[in-house]
Amino acid sequence: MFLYAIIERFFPAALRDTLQIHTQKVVNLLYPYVQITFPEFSGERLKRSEAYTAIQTYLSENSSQLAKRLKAEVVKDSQNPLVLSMDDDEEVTDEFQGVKLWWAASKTASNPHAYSFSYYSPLDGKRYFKLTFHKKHRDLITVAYIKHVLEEGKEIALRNRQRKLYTNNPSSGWYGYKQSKWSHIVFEHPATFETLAMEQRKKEEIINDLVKFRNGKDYYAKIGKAWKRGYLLYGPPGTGKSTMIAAMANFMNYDVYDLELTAVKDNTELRKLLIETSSKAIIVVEDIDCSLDLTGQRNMRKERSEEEEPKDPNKKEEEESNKSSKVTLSGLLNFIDGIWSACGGERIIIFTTNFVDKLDPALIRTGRMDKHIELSYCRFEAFKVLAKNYLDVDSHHLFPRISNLLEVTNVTPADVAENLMPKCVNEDVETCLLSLIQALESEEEESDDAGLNEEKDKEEPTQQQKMKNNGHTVEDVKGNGFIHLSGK
Ligand SMILES: Nc1ncnc2c1ncn2[C@@H]1O[C@H](COP(=O)(O)OP(=O)(O)OP(=O)(O)O)[C@@H](O)[C@H]1O
Ligand SMILES: [Mg+2]
Repeated sequence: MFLYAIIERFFPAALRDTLQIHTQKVVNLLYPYVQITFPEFSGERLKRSEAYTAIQTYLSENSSQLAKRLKAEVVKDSQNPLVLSMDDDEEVTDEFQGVKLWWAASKTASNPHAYSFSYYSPLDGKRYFKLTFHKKHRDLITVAYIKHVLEEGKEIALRNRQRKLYTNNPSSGWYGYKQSKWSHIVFEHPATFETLAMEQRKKEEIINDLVKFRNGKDYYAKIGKAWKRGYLLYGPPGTGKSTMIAAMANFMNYDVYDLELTAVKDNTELRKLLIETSSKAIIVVEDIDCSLDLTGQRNMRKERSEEEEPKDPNKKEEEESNKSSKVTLSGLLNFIDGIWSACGGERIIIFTTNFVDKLDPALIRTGRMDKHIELSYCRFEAFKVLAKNYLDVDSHHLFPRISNLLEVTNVTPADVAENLMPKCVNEDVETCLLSLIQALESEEEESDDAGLNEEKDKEEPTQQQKMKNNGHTVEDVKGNGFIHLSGK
């Protein structure tokens, strides 16, 4: 560079260009290194270069340990908003497949007189990263290493990002000032697979399935399938379907798109919404059976109820607004396998329902909903997880009694959890467990009564026969389960 300065200063303009070319040739001969620069802004629109950002992220993982002078930047939407990267004129080394290379952060000299459209100060020179390596490794670096850095940088940014929970806006708001199809808030659900109450074996099966999916990029490419997986979660209310979705999102480090189908006007809108989802996302349709008239049975039921019941004006309004959604079963199926496949990147789709039998088999067949997961009533193994979560106990002398009761009652994990929550500040473990036992016992009694009632119903013709015979009425006394015969 010193040579160029001398040429600039002492030689006439006519000679300068020729001299500079020859000097460069000599330098190239003596200097066996190749340099590549990555400017921060590229193109006419002064857009921040994706490569620069990825390199910065990649280097911030290593350079924050190696560089002596660091620069702190507040990065939006990151889990850790303060990111440390190497300061201007700092240099760090990196190694790739045994080859050593150097990264330097630099800044061109600023030109205070230049007029700039950039909202960055014109006094601030243009930043760039400079990569230096020996020319004999040119192929390795330009092909494999740079690709590795860019991919790794993006991966780190995704890992460190603040995850979001998106909900779809009604299409009437799409064309307004904001034009956004999805609204989002920060996703901060604390559920994890450790805190999820369910059989350990089942839990491990789901975790393994997720891990296989996450690592399956090449596999999916090889078999020619879109990198997506569908889960159907079904079970009674309060058994942990929504909790499991949160646990899955936390485990996979994915964003969640909560798709409210009743707010989607038609199949075209559904497609537009989908296209705007990002990679590494879970798309959730909760209570799929209630979202739309997607099943034959549902249509039939509705028609029947229309014939039978006089319309409540409020209900009518609600139904009318539901009717305004024209998303069809085939639209939804296309959404799952057609358009969906066109979107690159890993995506999981989850449907939840309380009534799996009501769903159209086409919607949940393997390939669309690859894995069907039943979430069921709380048994002892699941209870132990809740006891650990809520009371921090692994064992207790009341556990065997609870285990027996859980075998004969159908209570949801949500009910168990509610009973395990201390009702006042000083409530101890024993009191909480006793309150659960009490709740389970009354549930057991109720189900016994219900069982008895059912049997009574079956026997009813004989009782009625008896009644006819001797002129008595039959009365079921709820609570003790006795059948009274009382005179008229
Ligand atoms: N399996 C579970 N493990 C841990 N907590 C659970 C579990 N099931 C339910 N809970 C607790 O009960 C509450 C309700 O559970 P959740 O919302 O996940 O049920 P759901 O199956 O989605 O119900 P719904 O069908 O009504 O949507 C949760 O906030 C959680 O605290
Ligand atoms: Mg739910």
